[in-house]
Amino acid sequence: MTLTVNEIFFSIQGESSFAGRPCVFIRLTGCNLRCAYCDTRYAYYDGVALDIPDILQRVADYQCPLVEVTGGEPLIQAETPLLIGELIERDFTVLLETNGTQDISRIDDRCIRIVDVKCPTSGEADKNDLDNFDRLSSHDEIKFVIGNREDYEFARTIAGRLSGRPNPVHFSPVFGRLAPDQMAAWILEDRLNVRLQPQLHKIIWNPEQRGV
Ligand SMILES: C[S@@+](CC[C@H](N)C(=O)[O-])C[C@H]1O[C@@H](n2cnc3c(N)ncnc32)[C@H](O)[C@@H]1O
Ligand SMILES: Nc1nc2[nH]cc(C(=O)O)c2c(=O)[nH]1
Ligand code: SF4
Ligand SMILES: [Mg+2]
Repeated sequence: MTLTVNEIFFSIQGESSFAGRPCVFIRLTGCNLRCAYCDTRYAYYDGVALDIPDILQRVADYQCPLVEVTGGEPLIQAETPLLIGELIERDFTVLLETNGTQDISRIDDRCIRIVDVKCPTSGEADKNDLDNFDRLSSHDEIKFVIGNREDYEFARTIAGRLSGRPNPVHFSPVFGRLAPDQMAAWILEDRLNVRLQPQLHKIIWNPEQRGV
């Protein structure tokens, strides 16, 4: 009953509607995708086996009520639903960052599930499980990571179909590839009711730094 863990760290949440809040991150090892822009390739293979009580103790040591389970792709490990359930039982607010290819209904719906819908420049857009849209609770979040105009139009089309559900939909520029002011201009021109969400931690710290 172990999970393979790449890193556990305490930082400022840089993404989602929780951006800006202190948060403990549990980064699980392994991913089923290879997004062209991925900033976390070091999590594809490296990790150590930890059992759930050990992970819970490490998280508790930070004395922070907000926890995010990420990766890699957290939902490819069998024990992840159990870990999230145990965190929720201990009254943590739990965020899950997932790549949109896995069925999110296996996860306790008290967890805030942040579903990334892969766009064309990721090279993985054909892997999206769009049935996840029917599995969302009102507190779950959808994000699009956008690398160019084609990605923007792809995201605009899908976000339009969601017609405001769930609130909010995030549009995040691929760091270093699409300038935030360019995406801002497109959003304003189209009067899109979405949230422009640059990765906050890459503004606070060196964007190459790990563990933040
Ligand atoms: C490293 S992934 C881990 C969780 C999961 N595998 C996923 O893709 O959602 C966390 C988030 O970082 C985003 N991301 C990765 N590389 C990025 C980059 N270069 N610029 C902006 N966002 C990036 C991903 O799209 C995802 O939303
Ligand atoms: N500060 C910070 N916030 C984050 N939010 C989501 C992250 C991720 O890699 O999933 C992340 C991350 O790597 N760092
Ligand atoms: S799904 Fe997430 S972790 Fe996997 S390659 Fe894409 S961005 Fe990286
Ligand atoms: Mg990250």
